[in-house]
Amino acid sequence: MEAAGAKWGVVVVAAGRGTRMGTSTSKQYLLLQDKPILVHTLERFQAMDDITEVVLVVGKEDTERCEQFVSEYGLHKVKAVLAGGSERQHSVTIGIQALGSHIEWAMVHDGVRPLVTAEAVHRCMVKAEETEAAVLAVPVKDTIKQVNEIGVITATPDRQSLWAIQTPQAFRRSLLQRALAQAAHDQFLGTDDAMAVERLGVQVSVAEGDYTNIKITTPEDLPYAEFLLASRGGRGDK
Ligand SMILES: Nc1ccn([C@@H]2O[C@H](COP(=O)(O)OP(=O)(O)OP(=O)(O)O)[C@@H](O)[C@H]2O)c(=O)n1
Ligand SMILES: C[C@](O)(CO)[C@H](O)COP(=O)(O)O
Repeated sequence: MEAAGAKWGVVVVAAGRGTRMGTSTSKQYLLLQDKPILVHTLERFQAMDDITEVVLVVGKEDTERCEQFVSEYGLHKVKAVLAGGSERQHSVTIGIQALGSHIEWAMVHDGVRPLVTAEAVHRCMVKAEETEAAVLAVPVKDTIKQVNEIGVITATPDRQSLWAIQTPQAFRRSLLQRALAQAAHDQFLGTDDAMAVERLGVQVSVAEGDYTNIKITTPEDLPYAEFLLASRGGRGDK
């Protein structure tokens, strides 16, 4: 499957602190099979022919080491390594603005989702080119409850309509930039990129994700990611 030959740029956001991981080293720099998690992620996009350029957004104290990764691992699609903001949405905004002016379509991807496959990325790109805005997602497997502050269940949403949202999230670049500008103006902070677009009243579609496209968030995610990588013969893209 191929996206229609449009010019795609990717913003990889990796400026978070990884507080839920609880390690002294920020989780994006922890090693998976002897390589930083963030490098695995960047290699996924480096290998994809229809990705024109990548902007990498990292902590301001990490720009130098990431520039070194770019040259050490031959990540020549990375056009800029920039310091991010205090919230994910701020980091995304900084990254989107730095994509080349010829880039019409933009994806945002978490630096800590190293196991995304090229097939899934393509599904997201194709869906976005059809609909203007698309995100990868998988149906939730558990029953999800709403629980109040004293630990009592208040609602059980119908599982049929619940999806766990992943990245990449893909958009016509001008739409995402408009959405982020409006969100900033309204002091709205979302936990993903689609939220900024949804609040403009624009429909965001879902493209089929993979359960293995995990976001490395807490310590038990690390051995699982190692296992998944090993089961792909050390390559993240299969
Ligand atoms: N100010 C921020 C916050 C997050 N991120 C990035 O957004 C992605 C998803 O965020 P998450 O997993 O929540 O990462 P952290 O914010 O680092 O984790 P935590 O919430 O546990 O501190 C990560 O790649 C993270 O580096 C970012 O670029 N800028
Ligand atoms: C964008 C995201 O990865 C979609 O699942 C997620 O919302 C990031 O949220 P976090 O709170 O920054 O982990």
